[in-house]
Amino acid sequence: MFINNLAYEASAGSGKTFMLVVRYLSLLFKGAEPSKVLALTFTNKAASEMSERIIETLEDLDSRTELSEIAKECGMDEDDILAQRSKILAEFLNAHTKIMTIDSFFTQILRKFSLYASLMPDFTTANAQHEVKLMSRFLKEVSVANKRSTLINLSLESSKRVSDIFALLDDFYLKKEELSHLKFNKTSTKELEQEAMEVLGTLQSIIANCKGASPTLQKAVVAQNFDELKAKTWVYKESLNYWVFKKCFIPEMDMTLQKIQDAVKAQIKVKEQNFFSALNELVDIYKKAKKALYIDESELSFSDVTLLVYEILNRLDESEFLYFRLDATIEHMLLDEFQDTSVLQYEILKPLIQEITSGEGICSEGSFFFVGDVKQSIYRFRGGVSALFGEVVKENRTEVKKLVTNYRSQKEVIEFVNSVFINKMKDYTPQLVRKEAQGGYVEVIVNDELLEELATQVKRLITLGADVNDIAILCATNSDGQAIKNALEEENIEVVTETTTKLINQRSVKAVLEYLKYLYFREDIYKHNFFALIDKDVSPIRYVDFSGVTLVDVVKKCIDEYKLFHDDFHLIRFLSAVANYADIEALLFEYERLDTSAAAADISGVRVLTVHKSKGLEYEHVIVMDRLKKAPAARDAIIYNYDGIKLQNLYLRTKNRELIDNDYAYALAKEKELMRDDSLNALYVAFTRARENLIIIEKSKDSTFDLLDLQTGSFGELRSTCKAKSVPQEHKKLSFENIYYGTQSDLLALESQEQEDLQAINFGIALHYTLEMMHEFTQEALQCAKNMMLNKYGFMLEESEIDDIVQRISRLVDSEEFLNLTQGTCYREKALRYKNNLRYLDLLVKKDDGKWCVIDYKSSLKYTQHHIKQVRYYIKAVQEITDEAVEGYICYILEDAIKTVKVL
Ligand SMILES: Nc1ncnc2c1ncn2[C@@H]1O[C@H](COP(=O)(O)OP(=O)(O)OP(=O)(O)O)[C@@H](O)[C@H]1O
Repeated sequence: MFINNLAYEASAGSGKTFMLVVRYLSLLFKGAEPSKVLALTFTNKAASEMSERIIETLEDLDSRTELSEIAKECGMDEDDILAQRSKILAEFLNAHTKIMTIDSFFTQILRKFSLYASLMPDFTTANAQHEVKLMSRFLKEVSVANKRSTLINLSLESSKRVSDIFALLDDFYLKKEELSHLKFNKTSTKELEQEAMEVLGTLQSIIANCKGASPTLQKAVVAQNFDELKAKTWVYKESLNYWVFKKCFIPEMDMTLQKIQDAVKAQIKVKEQNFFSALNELVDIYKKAKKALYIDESELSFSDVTLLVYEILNRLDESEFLYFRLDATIEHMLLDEFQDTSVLQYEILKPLIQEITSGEGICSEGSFFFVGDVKQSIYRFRGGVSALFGEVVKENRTEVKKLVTNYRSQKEVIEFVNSVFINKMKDYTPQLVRKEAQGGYVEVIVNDELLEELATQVKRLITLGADVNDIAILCATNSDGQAIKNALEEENIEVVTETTTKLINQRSVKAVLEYLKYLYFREDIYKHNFFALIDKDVSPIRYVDFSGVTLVDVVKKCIDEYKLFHDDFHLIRFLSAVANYADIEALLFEYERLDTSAAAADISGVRVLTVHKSKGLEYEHVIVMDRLKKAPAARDAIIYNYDGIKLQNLYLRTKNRELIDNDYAYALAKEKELMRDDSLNALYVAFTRARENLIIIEKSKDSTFDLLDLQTGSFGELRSTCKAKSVPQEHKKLSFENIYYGTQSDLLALESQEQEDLQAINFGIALHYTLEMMHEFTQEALQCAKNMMLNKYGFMLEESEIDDIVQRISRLVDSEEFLNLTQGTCYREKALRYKNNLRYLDLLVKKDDGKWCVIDYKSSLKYTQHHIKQVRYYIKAVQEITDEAVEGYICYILEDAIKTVKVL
């Protein structure tokens, strides 16, 4: 029976993702339109794997175990399902499906409402904002707002560097909504400090009246000021009836101790409030700096996107929000890895979920489905709160089902995992073993020569016949991964890391990207790169008018025309990835973040990855490595104390405070427990990736595995079930439809296709880059910019060319005419979007008289007519966008002169 509002909370390998695919397909077989089913995953990799799994399942449905599950879900006959298979597959392939990460979904919403956030819809996204730029912007804003002393005091009071304060500000910025119910008061600590010092006076006189007081004791009660008193160990004891105090002890001493403790506790509290209040004041400035930066650069981090979407959705009135929902036409929602969803992400999805589950409005037939495993929640640092799963179940009255059988691993692995975690994790339910999975092997090895042991184990597996591609090494950090890679490569073992497996790093995909860049940016360097990557001589490439064709068609045309597809599956993956980009800009500005992996069959080597990255994956043989270095002590300055999913309060971590402040002690203990849970969960994720063999390599001291109390030894028999080597399949040549490329109407399409030599192109790029890096047109700025240019392009330029660039620009900054033109606010390499084209203006000046001035740099007098056309196009574009007066100039920066030409 189909349950509209359903969740699976189940252990690793029990088939949650399997059920997600079954659910998705069941919806399609029940008549849902693929474009109305929103399936959200945590990573891009998971999203693309899900699409692939749906296609594969539909293709081989008659022999798949999913068939009976789908039939059950839909209440239909298997034959009826199979009869519809081709139709459903065709619909799926042709539909604008919505299988994506939560971040991409929010980015789409923000593009729709970007104007509410003063953003252009073509902003790009990145994992994080540029930290150095942000910091300098923030410091400037702090000065402007006259808050320098607040920042300095904050830094001094907490003995933290400004960069650490910066991290705290970012925390506050991200949790602003969750913190909004808390008030922080600024008060003075003076009275409390005085009070404590007075009580100390009482204690001192008691000691002075005690004949047996030793010199140590007399010294112990001396403090010049409150800070010295606060640093005394005895202040944090339960009673003074100990150590050197013992001899003089009278009950009155404990009364004074209690008073001192109360004052210290209260003083810490006041300081903490002052600290949070200052942080709160600065966070608004931090937010302002962030906003200015992302508006300027048109680049947002995913957390900015999430916050903005949250803010905008809260600001919109009901009708507008309804419009968004109608427009989005989401009737069914499926969520994977729900345990790692952050509270804020859930807050954004909540109205949609509620509409879907209410059975009213536009979604009377809607459904909601999510899967997760609280034991695998490892993203607390990103705002994940494991209690969210239960809360959402309660809030939406979701039916929760369990899956009890492990479909991934062999018996020895399952039983080992059960035995290790049953007494360590709350409510751990042992998993059941399938009848046909009675093998497997687990070994725990202790050896301080971790890398040597690792090489031995990898060789052991390979000798047994294991395919290198089926071996995964899971480690704690990226830098451990790098060390492991180096060590194995020294032993001539092929290694694949996250970087090598990225689709965009495959040669054929790189080639197509260069081709697209050439079509878009019209810089010859990309054409040269393209032909170099496909091993062909450079020849002219016909331009494409992107308004007349789809991006997928352009890529297909490229693959076809240059015969790039031999048996290269990377390109197939790339084609399906391309289909997810709205347009050429979205692809070119976002592709670096595409973390789709390359077609596995075409990449060979032992997989090395961090435990965090291994979530959701499975491998035949898994080796889990201890940390190569000692784990850093996790000491976040702020302790956030949650009750369920609600942030109750927060504490500033202060030494010894737990000894005199019960609330703080409780929060600290809770935090320690959560940190322990994080580590435990990460180990659980690591161990449960193995299908057949699991090897754990542990060090004898300070081991990550200490909290598991593992026993060395082995279980089962180490074998490698030799899989039949896959026979290379015959690939039919793909047939591409002919496509219409439109007319070359754009002025720029007339650009000469004459070939310039590569050196000249590099020279031009380096010259432009130096100019772009000059924050003002002076000789000093030129020296700075020259260094930046050398860092980036120095390796490909001759000495004489470097001198030439410097001389030319030096002459430029001495040119009266040029300096006159640049009086005003200068925008370098300003992006300009006009008639569906994106161009970069070398220099755009908002002159002091209010006029705009477009300046285009050229390093030679070749193609003069064409340059004029180009600048006319820019003038027209700026005029139409601003509705203000615009002038345009070409500035020829020649070897022996500067020539400025006004374009009419
Ligand atoms: N009902 C089933 N019948 C056959 N195979 C199954 C079934 N359920 C899952 N599997 C297989 O078992 C393996 C693990 O399943 P899946 O990846 O869905 O587990 P999961 O619960 O999502 O795991 P994790 O929590 O580790 O991500 C996969 O190879 C999957 O194809």
